[in-house]
Amino acid sequence: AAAGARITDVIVIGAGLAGLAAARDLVAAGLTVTVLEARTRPGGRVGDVRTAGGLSVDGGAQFVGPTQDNMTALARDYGVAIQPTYTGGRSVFWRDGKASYFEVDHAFPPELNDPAVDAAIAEIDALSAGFPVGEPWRHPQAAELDAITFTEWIGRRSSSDLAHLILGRVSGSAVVSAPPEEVSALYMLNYYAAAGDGRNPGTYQRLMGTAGGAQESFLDGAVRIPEGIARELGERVVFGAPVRRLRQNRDHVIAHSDRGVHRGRKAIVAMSPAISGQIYYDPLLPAARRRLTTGYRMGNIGKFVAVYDRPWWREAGLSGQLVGNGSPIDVVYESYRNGKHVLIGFVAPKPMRRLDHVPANWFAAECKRALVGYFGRAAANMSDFGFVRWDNEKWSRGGPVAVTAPGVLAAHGRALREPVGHLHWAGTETTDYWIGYMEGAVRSGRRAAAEVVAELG
Ligand SMILES: Cc1cc2nc3c(=O)[nH]c(=O)nc-3n(C[C@H](O)[C@H](O)[C@H](O)COP(=O)(O)OP(=O)(O)OC[C@H]3O[C@@H](n4cnc5c(N)ncnc54)[C@H](O)[C@@H]3O)c2cc1C
Repeated sequence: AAAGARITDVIVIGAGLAGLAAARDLVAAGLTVTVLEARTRPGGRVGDVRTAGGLSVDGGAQFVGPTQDNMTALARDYGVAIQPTYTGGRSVFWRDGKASYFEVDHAFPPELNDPAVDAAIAEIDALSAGFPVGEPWRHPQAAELDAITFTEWIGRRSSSDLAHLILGRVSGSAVVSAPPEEVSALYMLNYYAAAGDGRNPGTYQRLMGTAGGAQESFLDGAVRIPEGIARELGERVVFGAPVRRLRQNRDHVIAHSDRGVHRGRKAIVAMSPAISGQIYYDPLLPAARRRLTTGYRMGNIGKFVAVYDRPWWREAGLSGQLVGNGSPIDVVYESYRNGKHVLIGFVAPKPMRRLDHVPANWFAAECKRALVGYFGRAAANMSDFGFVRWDNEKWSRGGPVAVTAPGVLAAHGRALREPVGHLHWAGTETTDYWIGYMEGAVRSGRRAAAEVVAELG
């Protein structure tokens, strides 16, 4: 092993919620831990950003909901208050430039009922009930479902534009921020099945009802939770320490970071599989793991935050929520932070790609125009705004989650959590329930910590 390397029982790589939850359990089990984090802050895909006017808002993850019990418990442990999302008023369903309206406990306007859509949703729920959650490769039809995209799966049930809009665009792209024609059907069906817990199978409604599981948010920002855990871990967390190289021999893992060399008996790599491939592994990881790593791609997500002094939408009988096929924003939620009301617009995956060629201020102006189109002229009176682009974040490269195209999960999925020597894997992509969510990140970290505790006995 490298001379002068600092030695702990376990090295955790990544101080997102997965890594922090793992470290917390490892410390509670009496093990010594070092957490190496590339960024200069904890939280990863959870983090505050500042608007042009200096307001702190959630730039990444924000909402929690039912069956996300690990997050609720952490909020309690770290004294982070949870506030309900406003559920009064009607939500906007935006289809081809026209608004229709629905109550927030529905997924879309009742007049749009299409028997094929209802049947497909019922099928998703029925599949979820018996799904090998988190191990989609074990599904009896894994090979068939992983040979087609989610768009093809929908197309076999209905050819209507509405079915593709509701099931593909809204429930696929709005949730994972990737176009449904680029995502495997097996991946998406596992994602729905994961929207629950061991007692409550995932349902379409729990994932989509208030679109994206959004029910409640953290009064002072979701990042207060990773900050609380990191503070408690104290000097065990080393910031500004991207791990460049992970070596292992019979007895140890040796992590070469920008803040020195660290040695452990085990390591937990706690990040998206898509990002874990940026590390150089010596010896080479098994072929299945490498194929899996390159098969996962981060979603394309951007958040436009419009700040208002008053929640004028509530006064107009609206919830402030929108879904549909608008552009560049295709999902909107409302929220409240530091005395200000905000509308949070998620930029659809395809317009996000256009950002590579369009100046940011043009794009912000387009986002503003979109909000005015959806909600009326009052939307133009924002006191402040901010725009967060995740695809250019060096240590995330997108969000909210990494997805797979056909041909990855059925063939190589088993490598997702399978330890390689002394290396264990965490990150929301590796969870059973709530893939793509903070809850899933915490669950995955706790599962990886339990694996390590069992091995180090
Ligand atoms: C815009 C947006 C909105 C979202 N909305 C929600 C929501 O409302 N509700 C919800 O529950 N979830 C939401 N999510 C998803 C949620 O943020 C993630 O599921 C969760 O935070 C993932 O946690 P993680 O620990 O698995 O990964 P990450 O948070 O990505 O943590 C990985 C960590 O590893 C670090 N790292 C990477 N490479 C290295 C390296 N080589 N060496 C050292 N460190 C490294 C990274 O800096 C990062 O801190 C959203 C995400 C985004 C981007």
